Amino acid sequence: MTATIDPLTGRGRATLVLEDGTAFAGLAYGAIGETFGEAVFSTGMTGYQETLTDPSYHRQVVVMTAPHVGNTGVNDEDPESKRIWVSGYVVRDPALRPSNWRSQRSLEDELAEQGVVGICDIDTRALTRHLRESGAMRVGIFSRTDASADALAQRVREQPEMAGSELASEVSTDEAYVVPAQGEKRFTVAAVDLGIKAMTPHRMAERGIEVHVLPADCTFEQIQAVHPDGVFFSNGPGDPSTAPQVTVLQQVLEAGIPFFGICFGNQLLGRALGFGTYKLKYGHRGINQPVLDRTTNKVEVTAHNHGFAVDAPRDGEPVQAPAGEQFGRVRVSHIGLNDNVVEGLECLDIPAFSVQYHPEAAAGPHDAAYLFDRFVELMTSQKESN
Ligand SMILES: NC(=O)CC[C@H](N)C(=O)O
Repeated sequence: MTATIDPLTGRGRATLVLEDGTAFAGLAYGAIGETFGEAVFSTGMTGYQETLTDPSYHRQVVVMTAPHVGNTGVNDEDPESKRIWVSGYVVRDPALRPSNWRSQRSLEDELAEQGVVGICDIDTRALTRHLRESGAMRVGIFSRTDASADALAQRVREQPEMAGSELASEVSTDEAYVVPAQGEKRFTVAAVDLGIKAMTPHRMAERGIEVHVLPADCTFEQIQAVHPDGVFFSNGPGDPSTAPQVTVLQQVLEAGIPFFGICFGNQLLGRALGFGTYKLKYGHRGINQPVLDRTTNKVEVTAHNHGFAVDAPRDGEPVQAPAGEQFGRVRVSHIGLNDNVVEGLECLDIPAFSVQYHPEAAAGPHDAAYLFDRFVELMTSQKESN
């Protein structure tokens, strides 16, 4: 019988168990207790604060491939939302103390304070390789348990799967709010919050856009009431095939209002146009994913966080939108160069486009920030033609 406290670190023992029964022994990190979610890995070496507070990670347990996490502590400036959303956090080697001029407290204290159960001191590379081979799957982290791995795996298998989960309504704002334009106001945008990250309205505000952030269950009439020059659908957690917002988006497209979508918003544009979405084996999460923009033929390095993707013709040739003639032709405008996954859609006959990745990316890279300028151009030309 091993001691329940590790004598070197003073940490309690903890166990990570995957739904296929694979178990990793580690040490407690963050809050003590147990948690469940979908195990996914992120290859980002910086920006853990932005990752943790991204609402798209709701109900996911994030495994960090970067071996040393917490070095720069936590500050009040970088969060993408008001709280940590990951349901569990897996690191190899937590920093003993933060060291950064912007740090206000330690990452571990923040995790503990927000009740986020984590585990450290496990071989995160072995775990990541397992997820790459077997696919993302449900996981549990348990500190202070005497139960057998088999019994714990059984409890993991009783949890809901990510496929089929509607989660945007759980993370969206309850009340509408406005992010004012910086400098002179040029446009009004209605941004539907499916799990929006703070940096997204910020990137729009920098371009003179007044952003009206609306709850996920808003109606087309509520969008119209804002008198928007453009409509935006944000990133968000869950399976896009369960999202009820597709009908509202179709109304936006039929009204000819310029539309821009990011991540979940891209998947919903795909579905509104009549394409399917499917679950990737283990998804894309990190900040160095190469994407080809077919409009300019430039390759950009981009931030990703998605487990699902749009199923549309990948050769870049325009096709008629399967949902109906009123949506005109559409083409896959951006393609992932690691695995040929659809990373962007562009409508050719109505003013709408979207990307599967994160042009607002904080902590960077910023190669894709031009997409906010494309949204501005789309709204400008629509205004001029009216
Ligand atoms: N960041 C996001 O918007 C993610 C979208 C969706 N939940 C996915 O996993 O693919």
